[in-house]
Amino acid sequence: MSIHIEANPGDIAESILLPGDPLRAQYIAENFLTDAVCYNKVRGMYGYTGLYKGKRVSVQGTGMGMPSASIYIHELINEYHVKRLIRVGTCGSISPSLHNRDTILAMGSSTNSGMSALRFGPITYSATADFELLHKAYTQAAELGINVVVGNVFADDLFYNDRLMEQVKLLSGYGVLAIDMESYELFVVAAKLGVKALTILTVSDEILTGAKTTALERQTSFQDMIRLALETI
Ligand SMILES: O=P(O)(O)O[C@H]1O[C@H](CO)[C@@H](O)[C@H]1O
Ligand SMILES: O=c1cc[nH]c(=O)[nH]1
Repeated sequence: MSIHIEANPGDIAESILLPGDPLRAQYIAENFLTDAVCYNKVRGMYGYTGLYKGKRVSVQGTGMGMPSASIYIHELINEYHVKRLIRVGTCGSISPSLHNRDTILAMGSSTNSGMSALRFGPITYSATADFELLHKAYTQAAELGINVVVGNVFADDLFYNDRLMEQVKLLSGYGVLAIDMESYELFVVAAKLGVKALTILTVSDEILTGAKTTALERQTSFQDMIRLALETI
């Protein structure tokens, strides 16, 4: 048992999917895994372990934003010895060619988070995905007939950001595809603790046009991303 996860040693698989939304964790367990057992309900941040095509996989909600995600990622790796982590999240696209429900493989992530300065001081650390997981996801996507776009994303500390459009203009000019709120911290902690991590995102809203998906769609309808993450891990 760790501070925020009530699982016993061995309850959590070495491979794990990480949605921000704990109800997406429940949805994945109920709809994609067999023999799924809930190992965590602390703070309503559901975690499950089950089988996908006969292999043990877990799925754990991480909450919204990097301070919350960081806690779960640290405890999963340090206390439960998780080795492969794939975030399955939603994002706002900032590239005009990316539309709602498109799938992104985050090759790298940038951030405006104060957490970066806390760790690295004046250094700008480039947070990247594990190449093996990225390569596997890319080839699996082709096999599954899922279109993916690979590139840099941006992890924002502020969902309601006064400087959003200014930031979008700047970042899209440098090829950044989309904004989420956890990808950077996942890559940093995985690098620090020597494990493999990838972020797969589905576009839930187009920041440039204002087009949005509904909360129910966000919770349940991102089948391509989930299937791709499970086949990869
Ligand atoms: O859908 P999830 O995985 O929560 O991801 C995105 O959605 C939340 C904001 O609505 C943030 O956590 C952001 O990163
Ligand atoms: O972090 C996020 C997630 C979805 N949409 C956004 O605009 N930001």
